[in-house]
Amino acid sequence: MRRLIRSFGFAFKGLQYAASTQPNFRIHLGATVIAISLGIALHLSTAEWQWVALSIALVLVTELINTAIETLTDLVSPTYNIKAGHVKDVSAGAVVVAAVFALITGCIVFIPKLILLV
Ligand SMILES: Nc1ncnc2c1ncn2[C@@H]1O[C@H](COP(=O)(O)OP(=O)(O)OP(=O)(O)O)[C@@H](O)[C@H]1O
Repeated sequence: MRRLIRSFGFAFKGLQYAASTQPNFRIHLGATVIAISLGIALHLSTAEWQWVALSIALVLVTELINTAIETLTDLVSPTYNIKAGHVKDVSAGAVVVAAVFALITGCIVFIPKLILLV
């Protein structure tokens, strides 16, 4: 049990590191708060919440993995190396794919409900 709590502590340190060093991660956290608030206000169904939750998790997870990959790349290749550049670019590409998925999901779930309001 103590080991489990210690592991959660390390994971929380990782989240804190990402939040304090990565402006993009903070933007995604802000978007998460907005999406959840909007979801509550618009009374999303269970299925709609599942899509929104999946989108949020996908974006935050890819952003965290991207941060880890960037940090590791800087560690193993502090000087210019074309492959280090590719590693960072591909990793950033994963975040873009997740963000586009989240944007499309957000449009599908929220726009019809917002239109009904006006
Ligand atoms: N060591 C390196 N060798 C070659 N190209 C690099 C290297 N480090 C960075 N690059 C190139 O510069 C780009 C930006 O790198 P950087 O480390 O600033 O990442 P970033 O996406 O700006 O990170 P952050 O999300 O922290 O702002 C990379 O995507 C890559 O194309």
